[in-house]
Amino acid sequence: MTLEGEIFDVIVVGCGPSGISAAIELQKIPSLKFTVLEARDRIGGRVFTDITTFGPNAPVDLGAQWIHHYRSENSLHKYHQLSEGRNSDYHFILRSSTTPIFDIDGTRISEEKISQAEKIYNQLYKKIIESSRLLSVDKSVHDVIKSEYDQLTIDSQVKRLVDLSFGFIEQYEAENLDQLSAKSFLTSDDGLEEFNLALPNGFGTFIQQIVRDHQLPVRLNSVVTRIDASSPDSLVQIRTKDNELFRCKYVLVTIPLGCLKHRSIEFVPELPEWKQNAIDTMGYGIAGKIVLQFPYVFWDSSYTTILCTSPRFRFILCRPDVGILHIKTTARVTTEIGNKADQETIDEVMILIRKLFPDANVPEPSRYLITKWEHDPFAMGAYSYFAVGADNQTLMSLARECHERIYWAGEHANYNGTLGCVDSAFDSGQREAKRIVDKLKS
Ligand SMILES: Cc1cc2nc3c(=O)[nH]c(=O)nc-3n(C[C@H](O)[C@H](O)[C@H](O)COP(=O)(O)OP(=O)(O)OC[C@H]3O[C@@H](n4cnc5c(N)ncnc54)[C@H](O)[C@@H]3O)c2cc1C
Repeated sequence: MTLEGEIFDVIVVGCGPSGISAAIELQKIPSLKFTVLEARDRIGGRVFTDITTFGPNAPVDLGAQWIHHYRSENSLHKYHQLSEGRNSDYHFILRSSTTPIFDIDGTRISEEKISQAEKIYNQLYKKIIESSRLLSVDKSVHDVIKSEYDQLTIDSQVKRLVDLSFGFIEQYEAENLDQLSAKSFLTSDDGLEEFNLALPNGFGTFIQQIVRDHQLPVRLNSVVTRIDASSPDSLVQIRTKDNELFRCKYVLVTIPLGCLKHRSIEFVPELPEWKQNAIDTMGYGIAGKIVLQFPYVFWDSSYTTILCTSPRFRFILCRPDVGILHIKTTARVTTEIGNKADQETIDEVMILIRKLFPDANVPEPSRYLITKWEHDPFAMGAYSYFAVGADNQTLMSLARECHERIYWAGEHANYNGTLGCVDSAFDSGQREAKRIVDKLKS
C-alpha cells in the first residue's frame, strides 16, 4: 500500500521510551503531522511487563524494571508522580539486612568475611576510578585491575565475594569486565548516585499508561526495512516489510543499537562512515532474567534479595507475595543459557536453590520463564555500554543527524546524561524531537 499524497512532517521509527517521549514532544505542536511506526504488536520496546505467564496478579518485567536515577530532574519523575499505584512503589536497596549472602555450598557468609571482601573490592574499584581519569590510551576494566587481582592472597570465600561485587558491575553494564572501557567508566552514570525505584505493577504497565494518557498515534506491526533520503523532492521515503510506503520531511530513528549493528534497516544513501564507526564502536550488552514461580514459599519471606557467590546465578530477587524468585544473569551466562534448552537451565538453577535451602522442602517450580532479548529481532540484546575505545564523542556521533533529514534517539544516543536506561532514552527522544521542531519552524 502506498500512502501517496500523505506527507508527514515527522515519522518516528520505534515506539520504545525514546520514541514515546519524542511523540509526546511532537504532539505539543497541534499543526504538526506525525506518526510512530512500531515493528511489534505492542508498544514499550525493551520495557515490557508480562501479565500472562504468571497471571495478572504477578506482573513481571522482562526488560526494564527500575526507574534508575529517580529524582525530580528525571524526565519520568513527573509521570510517576501522576501515576496510579505509585504509593506501592518502593526504593530498591541492594545491600541491606534483608539481603543474605550465601556461598556456593549454601553456607551463609559472615559479616566479617563480607567486610574483608568489601575493603579489597573498594581498593580495586578505586584503581578503576583513578585510571578512568589518568589513562591516555583506553583499556578494559579487567586489564586495569588484573595484576593486583591476580596477586590477591586471600581465602577462597573472600575471593568469591570480591568476584560477586564485580559481578554487580557486569550485571549493571550488561557486559563482562574485559569488554568495558576503563576510560569511560564514570561516564555512563553521569556521576549520579543510584536511586532505584521499583514499580510493583510493572515498568511496562507504567509506560503503557503514559502512551494511553497521551493517545499517541502509533501504527503497530510496522517493521521498517528501508529509509531512503536520496529523493530529489527532499522527502524521506520509509518502506515497511509489508511494502507500505510513508513519506515525511524528517525521520527520527529510535531502534536499538543492536538492530543498527545488525543493519536491520537499509539506509539510502548508506550511512556516513562516522555514523557507522560510532555504531560499530559503541558496545551493546546482553542481560537476562530467569523467573521461577513456586507453589509455596520455602525461603525466609523477609528476604528481598538473595546474593550468592555462584559465578552463574548471583542475584535472586524475592517476591514471596506471588511465590516468585527472579534471577538476573550477566552477559556470559545469558549468552550460554540462550543457546540451550530451558529445562536444562531450570534443572541447574534448582540444584543451586536446593543447596541454598538444604533444610527446606523445595518444590519444583510450577511455572518459569527465561528471557531471550539477544534473540529478539527488535532488540538484539539488552542495552549499550562504553566498549573499550568508546566515549562521549561516540554517543554524540550516534545522536547526530545525517543526510540532513535523518535524526537519531535512543538509550544509546544520550550524550551528557545517563546511558542505557529508560530515562536516557526518554531524554534523547525529547531532545531530538525539539531539534526537529526547531528545524521545521526555521
Ligand atoms: C533485561 C533488561 C533489563 C533492563 N533493566 C532496566 C532497568 O531496570 N531500568 C532502566 O532504566 N532500563 C533498563 N533496561 C534498559 C531499557 O529497557 C532501555 O534502555 C530502554 O527500553 C531503551 O529505550 P529505547 O527507546 O532506546 O529502545 P527500545 O525500548 O528498544 O525501543 C525501540 C523500539 O523500536 C522498535 N523497532 C526495532 N526495530 C524496528 C523496525 N525495524 N521498525 C520499527 N520499529 C522497530 C522496537 O520494537 C522497540 O519498540 C533494561 C533492558 C533489558 C533488556
